[in-house]
Amino acid sequence: MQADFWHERWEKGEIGFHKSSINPLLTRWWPTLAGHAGEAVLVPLCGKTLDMCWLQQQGHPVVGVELSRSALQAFADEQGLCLEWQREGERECLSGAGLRLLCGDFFALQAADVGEIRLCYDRAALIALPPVMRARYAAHLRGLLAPGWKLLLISLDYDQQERAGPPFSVPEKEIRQLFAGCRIELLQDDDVIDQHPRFREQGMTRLHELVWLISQD
Ligand SMILES: C[S@@+](CC[C@H](N)C(=O)[O-])C[C@H]1O[C@@H](n2cnc3c(N)ncnc32)[C@H](O)[C@@H]1O
Repeated sequence: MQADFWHERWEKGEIGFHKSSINPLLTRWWPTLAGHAGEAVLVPLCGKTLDMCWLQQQGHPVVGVELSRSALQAFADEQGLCLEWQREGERECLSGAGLRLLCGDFFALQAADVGEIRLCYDRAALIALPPVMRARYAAHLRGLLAPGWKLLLISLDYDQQERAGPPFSVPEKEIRQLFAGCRIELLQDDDVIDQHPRFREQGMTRLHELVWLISQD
C-alpha cells in the first residue's frame, strides 16, 4: 500500500478500520506486558485510534507514527486535546498531554527519532500492509525498539482468496517467521466473522482475530 492509498482513504473518510471505542483486547491484555507507568509506548501506523488515549491514561507517554496529518489533527480535535504542531527536522509532530504524534513515513524513522522505547502496540498496522511490506515493517520495527522490547500485536487470519486486503490475513506461520528468534505467545484466538457482516457479504466465510505477545528476551 503506497502513501497515496492511505491519504485518499483519509480524504474520502473511508476509514472503516477506525473504532469509536477503546479496544477491549488492549485493556484485557496490556497488563501482560508488565510495563511500568512512565515507560513510553510506540504505536506505529496509529491513525486516530482512541487506544492511544487509554495508554496515555495508564501513565505511558505515547509515541504515535502516522502518514496522514489530517488523521492526527482529527485525533486532537475529536478527543478535545490541546496538542501543538512542532517541527522536528524534516518532520512535523503533534505533541502535548503525554502524546508525541510523528507525522510521516514509518519506514523513514530512525531509532533516535522515537527515543528509547521498549513497549509497542500494533493494532491494524502489520495487517494493513501487503506481504512484501510486512517483512520490511517487522524488520524495521525490531530495529527501532530498545533491547528487551515487548509488542502486543492484534492480527487477523482468514482465507486471502476470499477477499483482497487490506486488512490482510497474516497467518501464524508468517508471524513466527517475521519475529523469528523472539518469544512468541498466542494470548487469544477468536472467530469474529459474525461481528463483521460486511466482510461476510464480500465472501469471507471465516475470520479469526488473534492477540500475540511478542518479546525480545
Ligand atoms: C488500517 S489503519 C490503522 C490505524 C490504527 N492503528 C487503528 O487501529 O485505527 C493504518 C494506518 O496506517 C497509516 N499508514 C500507512 N502506511 C504508513 C506508513 N508507511 N507510515 C506511517 N503511517 C502509515 C495509514 O494512514 C492508516 O491511518
